[in-house]
Amino acid sequence: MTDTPADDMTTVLPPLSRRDQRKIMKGAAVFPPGAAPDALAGPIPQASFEQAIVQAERPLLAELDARNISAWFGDHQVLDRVSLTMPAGVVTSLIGPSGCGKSTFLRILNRMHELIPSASLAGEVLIDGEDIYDPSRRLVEARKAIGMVFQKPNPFPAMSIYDNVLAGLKLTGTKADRDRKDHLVETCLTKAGLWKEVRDRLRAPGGGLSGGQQQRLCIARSLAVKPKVLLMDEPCSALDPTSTRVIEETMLELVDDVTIVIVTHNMQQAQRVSTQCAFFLASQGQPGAIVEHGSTEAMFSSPIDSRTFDYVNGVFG
Ligand SMILES: Nc1ncnc2c1ncn2[C@@H]1O[C@H](COP(=O)(O)OP(=O)(O)OP(=O)(O)O)[C@@H](O)[C@H]1O
Repeated sequence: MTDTPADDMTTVLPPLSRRDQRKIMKGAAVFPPGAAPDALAGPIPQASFEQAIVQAERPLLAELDARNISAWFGDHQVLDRVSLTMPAGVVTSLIGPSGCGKSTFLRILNRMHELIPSASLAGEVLIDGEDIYDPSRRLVEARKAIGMVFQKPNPFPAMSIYDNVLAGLKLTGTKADRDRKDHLVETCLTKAGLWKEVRDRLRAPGGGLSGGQQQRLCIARSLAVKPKVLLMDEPCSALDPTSTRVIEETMLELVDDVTIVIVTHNMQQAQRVSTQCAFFLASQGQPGAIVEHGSTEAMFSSPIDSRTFDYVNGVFG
């Protein structure tokens, strides 16, 4: 049990001023890499490639607002009324010891939690004020607007680099001529920081890339579907320091285009990439909650809660 009264365990991160937010949003949508088409409920809307290109060029700013999120696996409650605003156009990092519910919270943000048979949840997730759990909203819309990159890179290994980038579009049934496909592949690989390394071997299989390159390929695949938000669950934990650095640089480039939420166990990484930070903790078998949140700089230099201080200084966890 945390020392904090239950009512205070829900936290709301005040939105950044517009001046503090990144201004340029150009686009992208995501399919969670690896999500099978049959994991998506309902028919997938058809969109013209022209629409996709226009949308990809259009600035987008999306704020994600989680309100009173509780989560269970069966009767085991793992999150208790977690609220967090993830402002548009910045990186928010989620930190905390293993098992405190960070990944569960992340999966709730794009409706992947409900794919687990025993899983249930309460609360709301608003993207630009609209609840992704509203029964009138389609699951596929949330998945397209809020993409995910996983801990382990998961490109389609036998599929070419070129086709990997376009895999999400194929799932949506979007048609395009060759020139436009070429343009999108180059745009997404460039945004993901991979273009220069693969432009001469786009027909080679995605599985032939290094781990770091595969992760950037997965990011490019996500971007091709034009997400407003990109969720990243320990995206560098399987990578060497050099690849990690490249992915971090990619994140900092991408945040001009897409709101990013990252789960990380790497405190240096949280400080390098994120503007906002939230510290999760599940004390003594209790469900996870946010102990403290705020600017990353303040969380690491002058945390308010002693448990945050201990965690960011490696005393536990
Ligand atoms: N599919 C599942 N079925 C049952 N319980 C689960 C499942 N996934 C997670 N849990 C439980 O939910 C709690 C939170 O797990 P979660 O993976 O969200 O924590 P985490 O903070 O992301 O941990 P880590 O940092 O180790 O990835 C844990 O007690 C975990 O055992």
